[in-house]
Amino acid sequence: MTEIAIHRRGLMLVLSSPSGAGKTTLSRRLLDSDPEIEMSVSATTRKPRPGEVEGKDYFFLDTEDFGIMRNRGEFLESAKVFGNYYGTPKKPVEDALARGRDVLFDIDWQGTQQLDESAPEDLVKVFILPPSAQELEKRLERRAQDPADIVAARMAKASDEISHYQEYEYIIINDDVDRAFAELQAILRAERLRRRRLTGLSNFVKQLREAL
Ligand SMILES: Nc1ncnc2c1ncn2[C@@H]1O[C@H](COP(=O)(O)OP(=O)(O)OP(=O)(O)O)[C@@H](O)[C@H]1O
Ligand SMILES: Nc1nc2c(ncn2[C@@H]2O[C@H](COP(=O)(O)O)[C@@H](O)[C@H]2O)c(=O)[nH]1
Repeated sequence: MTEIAIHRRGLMLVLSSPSGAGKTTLSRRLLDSDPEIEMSVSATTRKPRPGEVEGKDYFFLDTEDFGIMRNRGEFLESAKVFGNYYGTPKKPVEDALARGRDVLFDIDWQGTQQLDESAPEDLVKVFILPPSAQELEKRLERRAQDPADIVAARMAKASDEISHYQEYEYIIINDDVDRAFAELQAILRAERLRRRRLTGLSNFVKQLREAL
């Protein structure tokens, strides 16, 4: 059998949503089921939640170290969210893309706008909506990892976050998590087949046509 020399450039899959809509849940499932994608682990000045692991969930930094990294240009994007700083370390993302891997981002709309300016061709933007306001609040409470005042502050910001949904190409309503996950997989599967991501395609088609 002849070898087909078509390869794919890695893509950057962004998930954004109001806090508690399900980005982390969907991200974990995707990472567990898909060996071609890896997570961009953000840096943050937020304190770790119970169970969160340094270097896996976040790189937990103090404000000074975060500022040093930002001033050195070590973030692809960064933003202040709910009173804390968050940023995407540049090098691991660039290394993963260079190895032809896809990278998954759990970031807010401000970070998505910044990535859209620097790498629009590689970006796939998905916004996750909760099925209702009541369900969003229940999820934030049930997660039981943040004190009541933080849950209230996140609920108060949810409407502002949602106002950015039109900046995203895909919308998933995370009512049933299995269905939402299947939709996310379908988006990724289709985006991987985009013509512009396929390197070696024109040579392959040329050879194919010459043989016809
Ligand atoms: N479809 C769903 N049905 C019921 N519960 C869900 C569903 N999806 C996620 N959850 C639960 O909702 C809570 C919040 O989900 P998750 O932590 O994934 O949200 P998030 O968008 O990552 O939030 P944040 O932006 O604050 O990090 C978790 O306890 C999770 O188990
Ligand atoms: N712009 C960025 N936003 C980020 C990044 N990492 C996480 N986030 C967003 O912050 C909020 C809160 O997250 P939480 O873990 O404290 O609940 C959420 O919307 C995340 O998507 C980042 O690197 N840049």
